[in-house]
Amino acid sequence: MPEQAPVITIDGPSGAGKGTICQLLANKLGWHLLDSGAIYRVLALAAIHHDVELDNEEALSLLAAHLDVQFQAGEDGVKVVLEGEEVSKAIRSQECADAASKVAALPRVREALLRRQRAFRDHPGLIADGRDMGTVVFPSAQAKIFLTASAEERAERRYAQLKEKGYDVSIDRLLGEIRERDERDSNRAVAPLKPAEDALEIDTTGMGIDQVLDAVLSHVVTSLDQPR
Ligand SMILES: Nc1ncnc2c1ncn2[C@@H]1O[C@H](COP(=O)(O)OP(=O)(O)OP(=O)(O)O)[C@@H](O)[C@H]1O
Ligand SMILES: Nc1ccn([C@@H]2O[C@H](COP(=O)(O)O)[C@@H](O)[C@H]2O)c(=O)n1
Repeated sequence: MPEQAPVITIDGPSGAGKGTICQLLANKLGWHLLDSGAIYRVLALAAIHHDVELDNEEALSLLAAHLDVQFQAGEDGVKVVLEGEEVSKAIRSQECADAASKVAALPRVREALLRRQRAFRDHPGLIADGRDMGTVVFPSAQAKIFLTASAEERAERRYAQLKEKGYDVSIDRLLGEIRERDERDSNRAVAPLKPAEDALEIDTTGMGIDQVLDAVLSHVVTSLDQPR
């Protein structure tokens, strides 16, 4: 049987910089990328499209098991296609983020999405971005990182990102939404947002992207050198 491909997990709360660092790392190493949050967002969008209540665990777990979604890697990043329709932009809305964190709190939904996430593990390696990558989905990962930053700084990052895209947003509202999502993700009964025991925690408050990438790379290089 061929040896399993190595995995690097990067978990943490919203706006900590996981997506940014995972993409840079995947480009640098030439590894595959799993944006697990996108899967929860697509499921939430599918639920909205099909008028499924966001607390209907039975219907949502069925929808999750049969979710018709494709992630198509291209020149401009990853195109997300749900039931034949491109939803790359739609899943980034605040409504979807909020709905994703509600459906993600349901144990049977998480169970139904486990195999789909693990299927991303392929040679030469996988960078996995999420909340429970190091604790639940890939507990045997070669390197685990937990990125954080103060809620205020994460709100400022999100504010700058949305402003640049031309959205008129309020920083107080963004801070409120971040706190609410942190609270729900951290206190759910299954796979709560928390660092794996063997993860390196990096508080990125006040750190630039290059500085964070250097710290992550240094941990990755050391960890990949150590046999597990
Ligand atoms: N260290 C940093 N310093 C300044 N800005 C940053 C830093 N890291 C990320 N950013 C910016 O913050 C915004 C959010 O980053 P990113 O999308 O990577 O966060 P995330 O942790 O993946 O969030 P989510 O879980 O909600 O998808 C982006 O605009 C990104 O460019
Ligand atoms: N492994 C994961 C990834 C995400 N979630 C939930 O989805 C929401 C959206 O995630 P983003 O990373 O795209 O912002 C997030 O708030 C979580 O509730 C998860 O539970 N597990």
